Amino acid sequence: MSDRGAWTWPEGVGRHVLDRVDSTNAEAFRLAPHLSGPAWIMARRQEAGRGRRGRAWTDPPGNFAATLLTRPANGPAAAAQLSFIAALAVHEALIRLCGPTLPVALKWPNDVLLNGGKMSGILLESTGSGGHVAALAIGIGVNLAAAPDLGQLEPQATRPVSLKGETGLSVSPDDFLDALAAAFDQWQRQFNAYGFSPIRNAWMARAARLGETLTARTGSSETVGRFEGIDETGSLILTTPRGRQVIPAADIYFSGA
Ligand SMILES: O=C(O)CCCC[C@@H]1SC[C@@H]2NC(=O)N[C@@H]21
Repeated sequence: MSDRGAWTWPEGVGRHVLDRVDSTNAEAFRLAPHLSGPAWIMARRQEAGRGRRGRAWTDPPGNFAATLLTRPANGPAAAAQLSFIAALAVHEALIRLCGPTLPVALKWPNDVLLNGGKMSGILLESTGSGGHVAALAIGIGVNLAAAPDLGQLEPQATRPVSLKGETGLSVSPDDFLDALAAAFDQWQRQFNAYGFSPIRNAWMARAARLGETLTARTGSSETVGRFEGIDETGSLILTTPRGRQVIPAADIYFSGA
């Protein structure tokens, strides 16, 4: 079913595994001054995980929590595109570990869904100023073992799921880190060589609900439209009664999810 253990750790990339931490993103920034190159920081227990838009991210034991600390050379736009690489890498690691029929899909901007429920979230945080990204933390949480309680979530949030709960399959965080680091490295090489175009194509090929109607919400403003895909910067494209809308940042909601 899987080729667990069949990949090698990417050359020149650090690997730090901690028993316990507040947030792997916070730890990545604490470590940053001491790191000479990119590094993955994984924690077996994360006690104050951070989610997008200031939300908390809760990690039941056995779930995956890790951050890739990197220093992208090409500024904030390219840094943001790394979040699509991260989502593709999570998708690929899951397929490699669990087999090609695993029903995983991507939800803009960078969630990974299993059976239509949210199994993984990604949070990018950076330091730097004036268009210069000094350090970028790509934080990745994957519900390998258990989904958080519904009570901890906003009412319209996509139903949280876990790999174990949906499929019965067990994958350890350590095995997942090895698969993820290798997959991320491969997608990043594609990006470095050919730019965002192959990343965009690969992301669209794995996107959930392409062509369906969705709602994009930013603060108090809502846009409802047909999901056409993402543009060359990673922005969401919707066709609405007012025409084509390009949305750089929002939370999206599927009807009936
Ligand atoms: O809201 C989301 O969907 C993003 C969740 C990101 C969670 C991960 S877990 C590892 C890393 N450390 C954090 O504190 N957050 C990210």
